[in-house]
Amino acid sequence: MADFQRVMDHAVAVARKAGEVVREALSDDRKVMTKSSAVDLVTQTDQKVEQLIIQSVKEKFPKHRFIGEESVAAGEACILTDDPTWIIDPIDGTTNFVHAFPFVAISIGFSINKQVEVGVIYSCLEDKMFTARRGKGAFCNGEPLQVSDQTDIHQAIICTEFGSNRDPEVVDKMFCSLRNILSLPVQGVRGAGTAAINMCLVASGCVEAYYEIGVHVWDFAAGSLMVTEAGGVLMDVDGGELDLMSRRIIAANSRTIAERLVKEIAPFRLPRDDAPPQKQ
Ligand SMILES: O=P(O)(O)O[C@H]1[C@H](O)[C@@H](O)[C@H](O)[C@@H](O)[C@@H]1O
Ligand SMILES: [Mg+2]
Ligand SMILES: [Mg+2]
Repeated sequence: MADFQRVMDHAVAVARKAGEVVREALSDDRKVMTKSSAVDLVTQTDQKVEQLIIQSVKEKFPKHRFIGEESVAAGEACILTDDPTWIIDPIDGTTNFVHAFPFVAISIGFSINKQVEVGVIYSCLEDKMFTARRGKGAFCNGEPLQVSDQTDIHQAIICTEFGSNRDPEVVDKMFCSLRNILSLPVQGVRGAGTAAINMCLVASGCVEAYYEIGVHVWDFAAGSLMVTEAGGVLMDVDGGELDLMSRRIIAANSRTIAERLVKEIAPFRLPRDDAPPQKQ
């Protein structure tokens, strides 16, 4: 049985160290590369930070497994087992990082038996350390977090992101959902440019919900626990149970708001995170 406090303490320490690397890299020129599309960006800092985190964890927890965004991009399988697993997004908000747009996070989730037990998200340009352990609450810089108590969708702010998929039919579906939700009306639609920070905004009570189709398990593993430990709920965009590998999520302050969004979101499916690699 892993010592979850020891895991949390290490995740906080390495996230803070990674945040220093990210802040320093902001003053250098950032060599930008692309992955699944011309707007799916990655930098050497993403790769350097992921290796820093993984190497540090291997020294302390040699038997643990990893799902890292950039390791998967380099060809490693994205398979979640019952084993103790660190689910790492070294820079969530890479496009923001490239543009020095001030919302950039290191997101570290830890799961056992396919259940997230520890979540750490360091918003490193705001110097906000978000932490959660299952059953023990969610915190920002040590202060407890609580979701909003607003259940009227017409008085809500909703967060979403448009991802990096620019296929016309996907863009049409995303805009259909956005139009439906905006026209309810809701008081606002926002996007920090990072799933992890959007979920911290839900946990902090600043917005009522975040939804996205196209997001990956490393984007939201830590944030999923932040939201539930702050009193929120998680759901698939079709109202079913959240599936960590499905690339679809609603994270909301309440079932009322979540279920209202289900009625407005035009659902579609993308290849799962654990789908076998597509033959080139
Ligand atoms: O910045 P990364 O880690 O790539 O994650 C973001 C992803 O690139 C975007 O496509 C999503 O819309 C965001 O929610 C992710 O945070
Ligand atoms: Mg990400
Ligand atoms: Mg990333």
